[in-house]
Amino acid sequence: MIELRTPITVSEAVERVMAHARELGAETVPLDESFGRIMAQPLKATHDVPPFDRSPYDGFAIRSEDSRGASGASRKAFTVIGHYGAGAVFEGELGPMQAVRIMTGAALPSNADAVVMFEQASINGNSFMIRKEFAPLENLSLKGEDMAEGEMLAAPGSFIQPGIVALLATFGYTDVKVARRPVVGILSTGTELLDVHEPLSPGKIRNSNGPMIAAQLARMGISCRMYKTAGDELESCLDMVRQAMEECDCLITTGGVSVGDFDFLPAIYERLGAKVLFNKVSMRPGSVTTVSVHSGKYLFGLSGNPSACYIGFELFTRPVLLKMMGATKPYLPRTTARLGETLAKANPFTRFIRAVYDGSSVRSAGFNKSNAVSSIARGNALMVLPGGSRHFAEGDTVDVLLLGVEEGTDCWII
Ligand SMILES: Nc1nc2c(c(=O)[nH]1)N[C@H]1C(S)=C(S)[C@@H](COP(=O)(O)OP(=O)(O)OC[C@H]3O[C@@H](n4cnc5c(N)ncnc54)[C@H](O)[C@@H]3O)O[C@H]1N2
Ligand code: MOO
Ligand SMILES: [Mg+2]
Repeated sequence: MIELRTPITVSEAVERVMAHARELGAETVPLDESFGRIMAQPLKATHDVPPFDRSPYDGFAIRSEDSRGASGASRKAFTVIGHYGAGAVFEGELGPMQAVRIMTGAALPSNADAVVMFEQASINGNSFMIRKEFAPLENLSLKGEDMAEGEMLAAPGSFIQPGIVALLATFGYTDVKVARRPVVGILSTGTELLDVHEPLSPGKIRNSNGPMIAAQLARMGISCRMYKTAGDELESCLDMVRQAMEECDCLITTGGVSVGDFDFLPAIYERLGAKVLFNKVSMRPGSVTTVSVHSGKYLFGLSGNPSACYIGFELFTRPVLLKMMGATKPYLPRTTARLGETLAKANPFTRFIRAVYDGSSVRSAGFNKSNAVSSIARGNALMVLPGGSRHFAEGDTVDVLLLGVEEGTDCWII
């Protein structure tokens, strides 16, 4: 008898799957390997930045009081008593109508409080004239103006993007405590599957899901253990799943999760004694996405259909892996856009359409069935059309989930 499955909403599925994610702990990596990781320690400013008052321009450091009364008609002349660039310091003090010739980034003399840019000075040998007054602190880069000592800059769970790398370097971190990455296995199932190097033969297709998921993981900075493609045979598949579960924190399988005679994943979950969190979601594609947990590890049973597989990963696997790494923003970022075409076909399930988003409008990325590969390649976003009988007209406002961005958002709001 064909099993009847009860669908749950996408939000309910996201909630259920996220509820089981446990953090994996931390490890220390050298700064130059920290990009793309997730912070496992807070980052505070251990000193002011900049650490000293400095010149933001190439010019002359002066005491602003000496500029008082300067105008086009009444120019003020200064004598240059020092000359240095960034990295050097001036030990003395400026006397009345004295200046130092100073370059961008150089520390100011202790009693200088304004900088005259070269363009603002009429230079003549060792002296120069100005034709305007300079206010105290004019043209200065002040100690602590960027970051003040003690300021919290990044909380644990932040994605380490290039700017965070710059902060870590600023404060002298040669090593960084980051979240451990999960060990993720990929097992593609299907007797019809050929490896990439094999020639096509009748009834067979090449395995595109395995390499696709490896790439989806790679764009999150996670590598994978790729298992040998499994045929649709219960005992050998079960053996492979058992072995992979020993070796990985999480196993992603593709295919064999529906109700077909050779769809063996449901039987595998039963034989393992895994707890099935859901096996039907009211979404298209990806309605058969099944997630189960066993011995504290996840089994993501993604659909064999490529678009369903891709979306199941982005909606469920991705946030779980990020939560396992302590990320505070594990969900795909969402925006709204103007629908650039009319999509008449109604569907009772929420649709996630591979789409091209250009910053203001969104259109489907072409052939958009569950078995499509091409629209995954053409799209940069997922258009979300809520289930129901209505059709969507050009100009309507629709939700869009952005793909491939560095850091997501902290709440699921579809
Ligand atoms: N009677 C029903 N039939 C189906 C239902 C249903 O509810 N009742 N659900 C349909 C939906 S929706 C989907 S999605 C698919 C899901 O199928 P499976 O997850 O069991 O996947 P397979 O049967 O193994 O394969 C489906 C399809 O995908 C191709 N495939 C599989 N693996 C790969 C791979 N690694 N690379 C590329 N393509 C792959 C496979 O050849 C099939 O064409 O079930 C519907 N049926
Ligand atoms: O699981 Mo299917 O992808 O809804 O077409
Ligand atoms: Mg099937």
